[in-house]
Amino acid sequence: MKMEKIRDDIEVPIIDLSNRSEASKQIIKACEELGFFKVINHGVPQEIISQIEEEARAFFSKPGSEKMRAGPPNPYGYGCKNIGLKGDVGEVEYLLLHPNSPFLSTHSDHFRCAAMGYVEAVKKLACEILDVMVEGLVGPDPNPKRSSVLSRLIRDSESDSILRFNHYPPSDGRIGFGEHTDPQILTLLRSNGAQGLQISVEDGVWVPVSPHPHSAFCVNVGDVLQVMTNGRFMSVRHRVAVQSYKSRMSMAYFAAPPLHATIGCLPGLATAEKPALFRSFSWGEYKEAAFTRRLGDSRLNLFTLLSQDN
Ligand SMILES: O=C(O)CCC(=O)C(=O)O
Ligand SMILES: [Fe+2]
Repeated sequence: MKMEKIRDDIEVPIIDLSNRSEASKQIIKACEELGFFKVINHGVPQEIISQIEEEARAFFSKPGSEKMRAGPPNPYGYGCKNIGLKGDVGEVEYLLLHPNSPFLSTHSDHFRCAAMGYVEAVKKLACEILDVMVEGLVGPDPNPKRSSVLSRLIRDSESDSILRFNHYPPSDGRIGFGEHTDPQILTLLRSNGAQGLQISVEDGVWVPVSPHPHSAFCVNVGDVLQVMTNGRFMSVRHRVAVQSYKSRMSMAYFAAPPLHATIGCLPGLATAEKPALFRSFSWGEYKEAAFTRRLGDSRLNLFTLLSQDN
């Protein structure tokens, strides 16, 4: 078995979004160094978060047979233990929903209402963070076409974003969700007070991400953002280790482009000194590569330009 080390001397930075220019610098630094950060003063009302958390908790506490009727998750619905189609398993049950209609026919009006309010708020937050990132990367730009180059992909009515609820019942030190990177642009994650999320700062070395402060969202860079920043931002491997005494519930909003969108380096980020690291591709092509492989497989290297290997 591979030796593992836990490092609890590294903290994921907590960034206050109410100070935009400071936040912009801190976000860039965090994305370059860790690929993860937390945001506070993010503008998503606590009421909206509490309502959907309550509905999700109620859903997961239903009898298994009832939840099974909301599955299988292809592409949307309830799943249990099996993650993806390639044989990955975890100590997790989950619900995958489309943000344009984040509910299933079996869900109550309360669930529908709460999920719609939540998606609207996190989508707005994701767009704001992406705009702040662009400002930090290439400077303020009065041309909205350029300053919203990332957020436009999310606002597009055909955006392929996903809302995912994860529930990890207590279990002794087992891995709830195996190590992986998120393929999309950006992930906004909320969790209850249970520990469990860990990020890999180097092979076999894991940094626990505390669920504090409770008001925060945890944000991480996805593979597509690594490509669009020409490797400046890192899409970092992470996993969930389940605790023995407390169940964990998380809600992840994966902000993604439309399937047909062309993904490539942002203008100005590939230079003579640092040429483009990856070839362009469509999100549909990348998604296919991600979902036809195992959870922990790397896929970005399939899109690396060969000249980089020389
Ligand atoms: O449940 C969590 O905290 C993280 C889950 C995760 O990494 C994912 O759904 O991609
Ligand atoms: Fe993830």
